[in-house]
Formats: sequence, structure tokens, C-alpha cells
Amino acid sequence: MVKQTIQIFCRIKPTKAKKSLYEIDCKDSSDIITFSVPKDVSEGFINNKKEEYKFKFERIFNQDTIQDDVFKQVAEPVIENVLSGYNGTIFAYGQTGSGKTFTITGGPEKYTDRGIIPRSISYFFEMFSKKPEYSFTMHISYLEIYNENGYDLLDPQHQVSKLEDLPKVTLMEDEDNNIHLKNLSIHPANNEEEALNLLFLGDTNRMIAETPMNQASTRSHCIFTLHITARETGSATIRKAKLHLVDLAGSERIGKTNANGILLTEAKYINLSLHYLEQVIVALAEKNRTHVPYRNSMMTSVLRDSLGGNCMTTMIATCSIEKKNLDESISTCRFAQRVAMIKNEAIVNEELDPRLVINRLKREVEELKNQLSIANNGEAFDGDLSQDEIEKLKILTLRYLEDRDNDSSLNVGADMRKINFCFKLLKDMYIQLLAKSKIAPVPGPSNQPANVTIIDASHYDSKELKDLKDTLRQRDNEISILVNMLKKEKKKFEDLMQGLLKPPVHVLSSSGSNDDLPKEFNKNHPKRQILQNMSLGRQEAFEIFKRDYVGNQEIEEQKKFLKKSYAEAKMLGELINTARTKLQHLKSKSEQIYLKLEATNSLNDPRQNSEYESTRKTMEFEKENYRENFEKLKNLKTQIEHAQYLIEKSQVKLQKDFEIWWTEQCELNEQKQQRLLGNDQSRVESISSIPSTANSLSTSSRINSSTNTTLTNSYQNEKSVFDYGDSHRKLPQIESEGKTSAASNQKINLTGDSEIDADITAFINARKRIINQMKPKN
Ligand SMILES: Nc1ncnc2c1ncn2[C@@H]1O[C@H](COP(=O)(O)OP(=O)(O)OP(=O)(O)O)[C@@H](O)[C@H]1O
Repeated sequence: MVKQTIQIFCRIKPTKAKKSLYEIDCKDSSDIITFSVPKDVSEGFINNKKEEYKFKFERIFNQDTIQDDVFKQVAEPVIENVLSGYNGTIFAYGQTGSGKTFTITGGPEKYTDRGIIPRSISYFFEMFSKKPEYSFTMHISYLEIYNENGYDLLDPQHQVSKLEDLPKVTLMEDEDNNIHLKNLSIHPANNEEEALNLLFLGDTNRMIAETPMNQASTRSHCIFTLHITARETGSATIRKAKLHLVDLAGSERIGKTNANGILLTEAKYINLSLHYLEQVIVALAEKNRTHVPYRNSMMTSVLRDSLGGNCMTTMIATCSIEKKNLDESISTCRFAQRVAMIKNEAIVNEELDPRLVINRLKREVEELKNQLSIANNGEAFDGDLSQDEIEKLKILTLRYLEDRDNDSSLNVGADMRKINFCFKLLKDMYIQLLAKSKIAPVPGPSNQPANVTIIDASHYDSKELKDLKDTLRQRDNEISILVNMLKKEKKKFEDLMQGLLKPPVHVLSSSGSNDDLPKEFNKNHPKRQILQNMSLGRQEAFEIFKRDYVGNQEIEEQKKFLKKSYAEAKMLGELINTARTKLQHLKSKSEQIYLKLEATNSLNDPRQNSEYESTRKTMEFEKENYRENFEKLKNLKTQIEHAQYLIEKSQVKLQKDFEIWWTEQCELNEQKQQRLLGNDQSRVESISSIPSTANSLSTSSRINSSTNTTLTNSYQNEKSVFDYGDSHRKLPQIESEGKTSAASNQKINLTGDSEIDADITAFINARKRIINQMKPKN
């Protein structure tokens, strides 16, 4: 058992603010941060006399610390322990926007910004490959807790559009007070790519389920769990350990969030669950406290083992050090100091391989049955032994005789007919051998009784013995064929199951007009569904929305990076191929020289073998080149996969933001229409519109006045085109061909494309009909 307090780290988010409000003092065993609170701010503090606040951490990561360093110092030791069978938890705690998600999952822009989760996945698989004497398995689950409800983020069957679409996870407690999560799916990950796909699926589901009212990342807790098993070859024990990587909700105090309505409810839940977390931590820090209130919230129940239980736990306190965030950062650090007092008691989680246990139990049951049978009715078996049984008994007896192990036994069960048969068989053999063979009494080894007679195997020449051996061989063959068949069937079944469970694979989206749709998105993927269901107008609006979308630049940059990486990968691939061909050529050349030298017996003659030596040196050089490029290609592949993942994530976000914006625009339009219907019937009748891109985005609008049908691509920065009241007057107008007021009935040249024009006209007519129906009939 390892007794260890929770390790606490602090990370400062980079800021442009110049004024230095803190100082870090690095010591050998720990670091100390001192916050200097300016007088104006300190007035708002509870303890307003104090102007300096000092906190001690295992390590403090200043603003310029890169992700790799955080991973190495925080996560690597935890992972090493997980591989040895100890449970581990790393959780990030801090106010909204202080860098929790950045630390745990990573930033959306660069490969180097990958957070602890993707780095842990890579590290685990690297470690697996470095320990061939172990067989490892990895399984993954991803839980989100929002308003005290748990949701399974890894449900591949579901198309989610809101959080409630995801399967709900509930807590169950067994009689030993162990917590079980009902409905939380656990997925196998056989390699890094599969594991990253699961992370991507979870993150995508999390993002899709977000609404403007529910910025889940801020207001929910997320627990990504890696379940690892390790078994040393030949060993019957399995080590099982879990690594929880936790991104907690923002820790800011309720008063500061200006929460109201739904937000207030959420804020209450979040603050409550973090408050309960605090209660648990306070209780654990108190020496004589017996009751720890884990059950008060779902989060503390799930993380029960991580807090004061069988786990090695690490906390990262994330801090923003701008003046306005100072009080929150100080309370984050205070919280961390309390956490640091909690002692966990971690044990290696080992258990016997259930398959071996089952086999052993089966054998025991069989033996017990036999004993029982002998005890109850030793002669209970009736009738003669079948030919098959006789053959089997002969084989068993022969194996028994051939087995040189003194402890071996002849086990034929409780059937007295079989036991008698074997005795008879042994006696027959003995008599036959006595008759035919010379028997030499040989002094036995020290552990053998002196009067044991060893029979010389060379005298086993009877026909019966030979037959028995043949039968034995035949049976062995049959068994091995059956075992192979079983293995194949099992593999087929596993493949089938894996195929069913496999999440969508992320690859680079195709270039061209539809470049926002990743090529291999599952056809049921929510994003594809959304795009498929888009009307033409909506697609057009989407294209424009995309053009001006802030995050689009990131996507484009990633694509550029990918393009560059592909070119580099191609080049490396070519270099590798060339090196391989060269190596093959050099190998055959060196073989030829070698043969020649050997034939002339001049292998050791430095004058003769110089060509051989130089060929070998070139070979070594080429091999080194090959290895280097291969390694580079391998790294590049991981970077490419990550970039693809980031692109897709951004694309899903773009799609999601567009949907939110579109819905808002539709609602806005609806309201305007209603208003206009009351104010200006005639004008409303003549207006038809298609929602265009919103505020700050370029706009495509179609305006049809009572005398002119206008179509224009106009750009409005501040106002939506649905703001018809005044804004439509400001829009540039393009002349239409139709001049009559019955615009909807005439053939209008709107876009120049007759099909699209027909669509628009049909839309106008339909709209007009609806408006007419809505008019008060008098
Ligand atoms: N160390 C860092 N280096 C660079 N950028 C960072 C760093 N930490 C945070 N950021 C950036 O700051 C922003 C907010 O960070 P992040 O989303 O991780 O905060 P958070 O604490 O998880 O917030 P929330 O509680 O809302 O989830 C993001 O744009 C992120 O990329």
C-alpha cells in the first residue's frame, strides 16, 4: 500500500496584462507563489488588510510552460503508477477560462497544444510496445455530469443534438459501498488511433450537445477514464487500474456570474457540486472525522476513490492572474492547499485471471463430483464401457506410464468400471512385459523407493503399444484442429463485435466545395445529417457564414499545415522507398563480395576486403537514414492525425454555431414578420426573404418591393437583413425585370439560374399564401 497526499500543481494562464501581480519562488522540493493584491482590489477582499497571499505547490507552471512539460511533470508519473496497477486521477480546478480544458484536453490550434488526454493515450501505447513481456488492454469511457445528471459521451448509436439525447448514466451502490455507473459504455481501444477516435467522438458529442444556454464545457464536469489491464505472460494475475482525467466546471462564485434563469439553476448545481467537493475535502482533511459526505453529489460519488481512497491523485489549479481575476485565483489556490492535506491509500489492484479461475473451479467441481459419486455409490455406473471409452482409457494409461513426473496421476473419474479397466490394463501390460522383456532392477534416485523397478523403454515393441501410440497421435491432431477452429470462430466473433462498436474514423476532409464534410463521416453523423437536410438557401448562407467565421482561419491554417505535412510525408515515403531499394541492392552486393572473398579465402585480408568493408559501411549509413526517416514519418503521421482531428472538431463547431445563428435568425424573422403584419400589411405581402448571415457576417438578401423585385448580395455589418423596418431601405437595389406588383406570379430573373429562381418564386408564393391565411378576415 502506498500512502500519499494529493499532489498539487499550479498553472498560470498566459496573459498580455503587463502589471505583475504575482511572483514565483522555485525551491528544490516545492514552489511558492505570492500574489500581491493592489490596494484598490484588496478593499473588496474579506481580509482586506492582507495584501500578500502565499501558496505552496509541488510545482508551479508559469505562463510560458509548454504542454509537453506539464505532461512530463504531472502526468507521466501517474501513468507509470497506473501501469503498475495503481489507480490515478488528474483533475483541473479553476475559474472559467483559466485553462482547465487547455490543460486536460488541449488547445484547438496546434499539434503542440495537445493536452494531457491525447498525450496520455500516446504514452500508454508507447509503453505497451516497450514491454512485450506483458499483454495490455485499454478501454475508454467518457462521462459528462451536467446539473447533477450523468451522460455517456461515447454512445456511437445516437445522433445527438442536445445533451438529453445522450444515454443517462445513473449511480448504483453495492453492499460493499462500491459505486457503479449504470449505462456508461466502455469501449476497447486496440491502438492509439482507436483511442483518439473515441476522444474525438466524446468531444464532438459534448460540443454538439452544447447550446448557447448550456456552454457545457464551462458548466459541466467531464471525466475521461482509461481502464488499463496488464498481465505478464504466463502469469495468472491481472493488474487492473483506472486513470481518470477530469475537467471540472468553472469554479467562480455564483455572485460574480450574474446568473439568472436557467443559468442560475445551472450555477446553483455547479456551485453546489463544487461546494460538496469542498465539503468532502474539508472532511477528509480533518483527522478525526468519520463521515465524509461523498453521496451529496454525483461528481463526488464518482470520484470517491480519487479523494481519500484507493488512488494516486493529482490536482492542477489553473489561475488567471489579471487584476479582475485575482480573487478567484486566490480562492483556487486556497482550495488547493486544503486538497494537499488529503491522504490517499493506494494499493495495487490485482486479481486472478477470471478464465483461469473458472478453469480451476471447473476442475474442482469435477473432482468433487467424482468424490461424491464414489462416496455415495461407487459402483453406480452400469453397463459395459464403449469402444471409445476404452480407447481413451488406453491413451490415458499410456500417457501416465510415459510421464516421467513422479507426481503425475492417472485420473479417470469416479466410474469404477474405468478404474478397474485401467488396473486390468496395467496388469496385462506388466504380465506381457515380464514375459517378453528383461527387467533390470535399477537403484532409484534418492527420492525413489529402492525396490522400484524401471522398465527399459526399448522393450516397448508390442503391437498394442504401437497402436496405442498411433491413436494418441491421431487424437492429438484432432484436438489441435478443433482448437484452431475454435480460435478462428472466436476471432470472427471479436472482429464482428469490434466492427459494431467502432466509432467513425476521422480523416481529412476532401477539398473542394464540400470541404466542410469529412470524407468518412458516418452517414448517420449529426453533421452530415444537418448538411443533407439543408435547403439550398441555407447552404448558401452557410457558405457565407463560413467565409467570415472567426474559427475558419484556424481550419484553413490546419489545412495548410496538413497540405505541407502530406507533401513532407510523401517526400519521406519516397526517401524511405529509395533507401529500402538501395539497401536491398547493397545487401546483395555485399553478399556477392563476401562469397567471392570466402572462395578466395581472403576475408581477413584488409587489401582484398576493402570493397566489402566500404559496402558494409554504406549499408550502415543507409540503414541509419532509413531508420531516421521512418521515425520522422511515424511522428508526422501522429501529427497529421491530430491535425485532422482538430479540423473536424472546428468544423463541427462551425456547423453548430451556424445552426445556432440560423435558428436565431429564423426566430428574429418570425418576430419581424409578425410585427410587420400588424403594421404594414401591404409591405409585408411584398417582402420575401431568405435568412442571411448574421451580425458581423456578410449577407445575402433578396428583397422584393411592391414595384421592384430586387436581388442583391449586400453586406451589412451591424444589422440583420431581417431588420426590414429601416434597413431594407439602405440596401442597394438591383433592377428587376418584372415591374408589376404581382411579383410572385411573374417569371422573375433573380439569380440567372432558372431552377433556383423557380425555387425562390415558389417560396415567395407559399409565403404569401400563409400570410394571406393569417390575415384577419373581415
Ligand atoms: N496555457 C495556455 N496557453 C495558451 N492558451 C491558453 C492556455 N490556457 C488557456 N488558454 C486559452 O484560454 C482560453 C480558455 O481556456 P480553457 O477553455 O481551457 O479554459 P477553461 O478553464 O477550461 O474554461 P471553462 O471552464 O469555460 O471550460 C482558450 O482559448 C485556451 O486556448
